[in-house]
Amino acid sequence: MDAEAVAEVERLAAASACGWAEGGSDGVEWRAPEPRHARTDLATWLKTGERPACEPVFADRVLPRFDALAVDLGELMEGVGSRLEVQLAHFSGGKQARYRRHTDATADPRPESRERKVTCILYCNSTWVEASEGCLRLTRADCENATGLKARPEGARGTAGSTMDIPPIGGRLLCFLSGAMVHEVLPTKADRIAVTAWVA
Ligand SMILES: O=C(O)CCC(=O)C(=O)O
Ligand SMILES: [Fe+2]
Repeated sequence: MDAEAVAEVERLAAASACGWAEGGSDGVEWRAPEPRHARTDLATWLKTGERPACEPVFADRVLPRFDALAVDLGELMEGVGSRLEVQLAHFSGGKQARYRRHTDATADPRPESRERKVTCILYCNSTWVEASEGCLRLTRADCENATGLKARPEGARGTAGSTMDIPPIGGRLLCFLSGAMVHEVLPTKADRIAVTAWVA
């Protein structure tokens, strides 16, 4: 995604979510997802024709690319690509928002399962620096337990339980298997914006 589009998403999301948190409403249906002890972000669905998905940056640039990505994933992976949910999330730096360890789906490797299969996250933080914090921490789960598939032999890429921190740099797209990857958003010192698509 080009820098201009990323900055526009960031600008719209920050203005709308901060306004909502202060009691205002611009027609965007923000929600504070539960449970709050586990996650402290604000989120809104990006649904075609509704606010804020009807803004040109989402309608013309971001959402068509996620649609195309879902089609590509469907061609690459059996049983993937029939359903797409897209969310805009805002983690407040002032409150050091976070999202504790979780997976996005119950592991079910069967192609016919209705579970979310792939998580695709587009980060929209154009001024992210190390001091902003709020990395996404990935934990390499025990693949055999998490997916029902046979685990790759240890050694090649670290061992089960080892972690990797991904900075939420503007324009970065991250994809992982929704049911297999344990992840958490570490407390953020700067406002942190992401568009997340779950492909089922
Ligand atoms: O924004 C991120 O880096 C991840 C958010 C997340 O884990 C989720 O919404 O399920
Ligand atoms: Fe997640």
